[in-house]
Amino acid sequence: MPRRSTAERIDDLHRRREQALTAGGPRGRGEFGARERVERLVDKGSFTETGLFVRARADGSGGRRPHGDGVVTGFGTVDGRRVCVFAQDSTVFGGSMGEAFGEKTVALMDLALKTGCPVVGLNDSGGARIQEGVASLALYAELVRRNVQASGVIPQLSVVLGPCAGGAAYSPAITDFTVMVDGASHMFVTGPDVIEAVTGERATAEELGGARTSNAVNGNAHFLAADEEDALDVVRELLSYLPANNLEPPPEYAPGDAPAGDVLDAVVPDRLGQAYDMREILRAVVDDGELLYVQELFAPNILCALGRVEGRSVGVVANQPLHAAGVLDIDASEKAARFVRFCDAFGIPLLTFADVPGYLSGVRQERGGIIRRGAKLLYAYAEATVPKVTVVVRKAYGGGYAVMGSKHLGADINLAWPSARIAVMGAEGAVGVLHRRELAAADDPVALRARLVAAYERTHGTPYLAAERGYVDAVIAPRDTRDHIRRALAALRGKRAPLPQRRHGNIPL
Ligand SMILES: CCC(=O)SCCNC(=O)CCNC(=O)[C@H](O)C(C)(C)COP(=O)(O)OP(=O)(O)OC[C@H]1O[C@@H](n2cnc3c(N)ncnc32)[C@H](O)[C@@H]1OP(=O)(O)O
Repeated sequence: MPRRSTAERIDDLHRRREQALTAGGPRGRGEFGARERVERLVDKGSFTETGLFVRARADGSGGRRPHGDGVVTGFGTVDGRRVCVFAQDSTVFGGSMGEAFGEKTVALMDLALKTGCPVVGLNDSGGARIQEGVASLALYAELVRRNVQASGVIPQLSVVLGPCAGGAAYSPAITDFTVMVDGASHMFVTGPDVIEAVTGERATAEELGGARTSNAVNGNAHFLAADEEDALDVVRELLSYLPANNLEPPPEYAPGDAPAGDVLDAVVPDRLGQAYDMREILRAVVDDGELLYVQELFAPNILCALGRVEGRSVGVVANQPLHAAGVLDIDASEKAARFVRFCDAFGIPLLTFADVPGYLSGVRQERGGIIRRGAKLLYAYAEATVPKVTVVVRKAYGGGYAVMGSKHLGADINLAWPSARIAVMGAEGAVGVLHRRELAAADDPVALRARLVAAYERTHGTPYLAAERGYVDAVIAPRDTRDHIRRALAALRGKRAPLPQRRHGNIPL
């Protein structure tokens, strides 16, 4: 047989590439195919695919060996910054993970780790590829091992664009943030049919692990997108706040506009029990009033958001008095703890705004493990070494004071508004405990209670006892908050906080 010329070989390459690019079926499950999703995410023309000719072993998937094996992998840029991307292709074995598929994904993770760039996973998968048995299971474990090695080293973002079933759900669970599309994405370990067979319970896929369930009920997801385009927008926005890796600083932008601060003087109502929207305060502190809220629908009694002050990323944690008076319950503690740890891992300074009546009391919370699970937030703040600036806005009672970025957990600059009340508990509760006998014996217990409450408020219902001890560095006018934060962050830019050497801590899980 005559040897082929170079030109023939190049023609052959083009033919093979063409075949490989159309290896799957004609149509995916979602709005766009896997390659189109990638192209829509990255800067135009920047994507370089890896492993296009990879195929399953001959004895793998029942003789069907499409090129690419059902996952598109490669690298490109988003807003000019490098990213590694994989996109599962639902037209090939339902996006399920076979051995070659897994090896490609793992190789991409290795590349991202070696080069220190974020990984974005576009998930749309039926889980372990049944025909490939244990090889598929092995690759799930390999992938999760890479996710863990990469955790805190490079940002890992997951987008769920269709089903994410069985083993496929574990990798997103370990990544930093998960975005899901309303009405289109599902995440569960076992689907409705298996659950009904095993436990007799009936639930739709949407109820089990739809985008709303995952965002609002179980907290598995962090962002709810309206459609696929919106989901990719969230990823781009998220990346704009994050460094490429833990050794680089977050990107810096031109300082945004300073919102008008004078509105802050009137945000906190005179009546202690009256709610207000903490988001008004946050908007007046960050550049251009812009924040990207994380897990907005989950545990709304605490707010976690990314924003910027003078062009530099900050992570904001704040009690939200609009929901359950901003109390710390199990969900709020876990939500904020994970966010604090994320910010700390990637060198993003933390701003904390406290208006907290304490940890939530109640049988359900105690039996649900609020001691162990609430302690995660204590642990997260105490271990965080990034610059930490705290503003006590109103209540900072009991354990709530200690945990919400107090000086004693290592905050660097602590500020308080004149409306702050830093105490073991609120006046009503304290008077009831301290003066029970006097109140029981009083001719006019209502009048006595009012006098005792007023006296407690005068001494304990202020920020000044804490300020006397230096637990609060300054009591400030609300309108000056952004200015104080700006100065504090500038002063803390060179912060060094070495930790003792150890293998790792043992956060209560
Ligand atoms: C680590 C342990 C695990 O991961 S155990 C979990 C194993 N996976 C599962 O139980 C999920 C099985 N698949 C499903 O429930 C459905 O296919 C889901 C994912 C919900 C998608 O449904 P739908 O969009 O209607 O697609 P479909 O069922 O028509 O499937 C399209 C083609 O993909 C295939 N497929 C699907 N899942 C797998 C899988 N895990 N392994 C191998 N192939 C899979 C289907 O057979 C179907 O193939 P074909 O087009 O008929 O040739």
